Amino acid sequence: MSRHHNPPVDASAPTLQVEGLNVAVRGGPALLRAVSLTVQPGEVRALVGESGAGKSMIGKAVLGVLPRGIEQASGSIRLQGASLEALSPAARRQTVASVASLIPQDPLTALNPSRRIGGQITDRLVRRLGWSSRDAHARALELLDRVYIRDPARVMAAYPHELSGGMRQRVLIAAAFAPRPSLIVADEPTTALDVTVQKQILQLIRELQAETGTAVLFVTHDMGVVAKVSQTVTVLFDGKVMEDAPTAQLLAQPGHPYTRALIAATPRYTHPHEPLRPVPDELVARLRQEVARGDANTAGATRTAA
Ligand SMILES: Nc1ncnc2c1ncn2[C@@H]1O[C@H](COP(=O)(O)OP(=O)(O)OP(=O)(O)O)[C@@H](O)[C@H]1O
Repeated sequence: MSRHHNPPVDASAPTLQVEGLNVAVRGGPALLRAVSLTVQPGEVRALVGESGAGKSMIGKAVLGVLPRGIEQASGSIRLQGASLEALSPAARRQTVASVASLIPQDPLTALNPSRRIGGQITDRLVRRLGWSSRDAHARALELLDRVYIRDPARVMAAYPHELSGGMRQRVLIAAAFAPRPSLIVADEPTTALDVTVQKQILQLIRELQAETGTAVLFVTHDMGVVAKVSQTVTVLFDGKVMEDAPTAQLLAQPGHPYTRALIAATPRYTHPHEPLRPVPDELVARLRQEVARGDANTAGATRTAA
């Protein structure tokens, strides 16, 4: 199926390159502040931080699905070297669709309850990426089998409510990998699942990633997940990058007090009875002030330059 390869791209370029990304509520507060990060081909980069840090917002900006009223104020997003801001909305959608896939947080809301599973996997392949129905159907069956769904043909004909939460997430993983994307944005893909199922789903994503060499931006609040899945990690607080390092180095020698606090707040399965220390309120308050001051400085610098 060589004709289904992605469009011509700069092979030497990073899969994803975000530079100085500012995202804000229109006429309102900043949600992302000068965020920069890179995902190289085949790299799994974790994006970690507490609730509200803006992790999902980065994924949404990359995929071009920012919520209404929220906009990219400045900065650039490049997918395989193509600058998304330079493209028309239609060309941008097409580029994103052919390069990147999403594994969403909540497998229930991500699937249309009134449509059969098969069509929900093949639609994007056929309508957006120009596959024949036959190839798309075969690919969907192949992927459902690959994510350990026992009777793929039956599941293709089923409706979402006929499947368990874990099965639905397997379906969405199959759908994400089906077009052979170069990048997958996995947005807390295990958070909505039972603990026992979480492990299997994490393992499945790791297997498919290793097998296909797909680059992944893995959004999580859990340092334990960071340790398991990623080679590199970006730590986000209040819309700003606090630290960016190889995962092993970050876990062994966290450079930023916030990273240390996040690690201390994470249960270690090797030390199940260890008391956990939540991220201290004083640290959060101090960092919020610093981040806000940074904004003021940046605004000042822009004014001076202008
Ligand atoms: N539709 C919206 N309108 C305005 N603000 C929003 C909207 N959606 C999210 N936000 C705000 O944007 C910020 C970042 O949200 P985001 O969902 O990216 O955080 P997150 O780090 O992914 O957290 P979580 O783990 O809870 O999903 C938060 O302060 C949130 O309140």
